[in-house]
Amino acid sequence: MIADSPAALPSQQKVYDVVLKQAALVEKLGKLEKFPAIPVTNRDLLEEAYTRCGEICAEYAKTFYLGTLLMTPERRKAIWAIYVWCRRTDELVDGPNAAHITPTALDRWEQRLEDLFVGRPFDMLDGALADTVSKYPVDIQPFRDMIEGMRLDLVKSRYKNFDELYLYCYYVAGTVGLMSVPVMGIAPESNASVESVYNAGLALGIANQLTNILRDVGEDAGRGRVYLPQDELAKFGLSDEDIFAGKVTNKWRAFMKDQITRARMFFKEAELGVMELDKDSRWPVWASLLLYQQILDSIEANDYDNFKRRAYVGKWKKLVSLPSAYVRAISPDVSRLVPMS
Ligand SMILES: CC(C)=CCC/C(C)=C/CC/C(C)=C/CC/C(C)=C/[C@@H]1[C@@H](COP(=O)(O)OP(=O)(O)O)[C@]1(C)CC/C=C(\C)CC/C=C(\C)CCC=C(C)C
Ligand SMILES: Nc1ncnc2c1ncn2[C@@H]1O[C@H](COP(=O)(O)OP(=O)(O)OP(=O)(O)O)[C@@H](O)[C@H]1O
Ligand SMILES: [Mn+2]
Repeated sequence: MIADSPAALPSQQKVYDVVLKQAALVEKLGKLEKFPAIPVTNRDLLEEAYTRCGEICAEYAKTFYLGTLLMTPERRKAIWAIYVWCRRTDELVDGPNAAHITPTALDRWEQRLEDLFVGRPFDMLDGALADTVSKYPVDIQPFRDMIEGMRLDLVKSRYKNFDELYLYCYYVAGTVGLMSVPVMGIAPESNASVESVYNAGLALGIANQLTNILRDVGEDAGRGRVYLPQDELAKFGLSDEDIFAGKVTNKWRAFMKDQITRARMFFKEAELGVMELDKDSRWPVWASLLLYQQILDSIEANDYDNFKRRAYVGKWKKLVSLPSAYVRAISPDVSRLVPMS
C-alpha cells in the first residue's frame, strides 16, 4: 500500500512523514561533514571501538555479520556501530537487566544519544557511532524513535489491530532501515526519488520484524506477550487462549497464511529499493533480504507450528543464498522504482 494514499492507515501516514523528512535532509546535507565528531588524536581508540563493534555483531548475529562482510570496509564499520547501538537499546528491555529498566533509564539512554550526536560520546562504543553519524547523512530521529519503541514495549503487551502493530514495527525495526539507507548510499545513476528508497528500507525493517514476530509466537507467549493483531485473531475465531494453548489447528493455519502473505508483501516492497542502492551495497542487502525471507518458508515447512518449533534457515541454505543474492544484485532487469514526478 502506498503510504500517502487515502487508504493508508494512520500509523503509515505518520511514519511516512518521517520518511519524507529523512529524504529532505539527505538531499540537503548530502555527504557533507556535519561536525568533526572525534578528535584526530583518538584515531587508534576509534579503530579499537569499531573492531569491538564488529566482534559484538559477530557474537550476537552471525548472519548479519556475514552480510556485513560483503560491504565495503568503511560501510561495514558504520553498520557495525549502528548494529551495536540498536542491540544495546534492545538489550535494555530484552536483556538480563530488563526487569530493572524504568522509563527514567530510557530517558538517560536518550540523553546519551543526544550527546553522541553532537560529538560528546559517553563510551567508546558510542564513540564509534558518533564518528559514523559525522561521516554519513544519518539523522537522529530514527534512533529516538527506536527508544520510543522500547518505551512502548515496557507498557504494552497486546496490539488491537495492524495499525498499532505497524507503528511498533516501525519503532523497533523500520527505524533500522532508515538508519541504514544513508550508509548504504543511493546509486548516483538512480532515477528513483530519495523518499522511495527510504520507503523501501523502511519496508525491509517492517518485513523483518513481522517475520520475527511470526517466528517467535511461542517464545513471546512464554513472556506473556502477544504481538499479533487482536482483531485479526478474532476474525479467524482465535484468541489469546489459543496462543497460550499452543495447538496448531486449521484455524491457526489459515490465520498464519494470512500473516505470512502480508509479511511477504512488505518484502516485495523492499525489493524495489535494492536496485536503487549504491552498487556495492546491493549484494549485502539482497543477501539479508533473501535470508530473512526464508524464515517464512521455514514456518510453512514446520506446518505453522511456531509455538514449539523455532523456524530457522540452515547454514547450507544460507550459503547457497549468497551467490543467488549476488546474481540478483548485478542483474539490471529487476523492476525499479519509478522516478519522482
Ligand atoms: C545490511 C543490514 C541487514 C543492515 C542492518 C544491520 C543492523 C543495523 C541491524 C540492527 C538490528 C537490531 C539489533 C535491531 C534492534 C531491534 C530489533 C531486535 C529488531 C529486530 C531485528 C532482529 O533481531 P533479533 O531476532 O535478534 O530479535 P530478538 O532476538 O527477537 O530480540 C529485527 C527483526 C529488525 C531488523 C531490521 C533490519 C535489519 C532492517 C534492514 C533494512 C535495511 C538494511 C535497509 C536496506 C535498504 C533498502 C533500500 C531495502
Ligand atoms: N540477514 C539478515 N537479515 C535481516 N535480519 C537478520 C539477518 N540475519 C540475522 N538477522 C536478525 O538478527 C537476529 C540475530 O541473529 P541470531 O543470533 O538470531 O541468529 P544468527 O546468528 O543470525 O544465525 P545462526 O546463529 O543460526 O547462524 C536474527 O534473529 C534476525 O532477527
Ligand atoms: Mn536474536
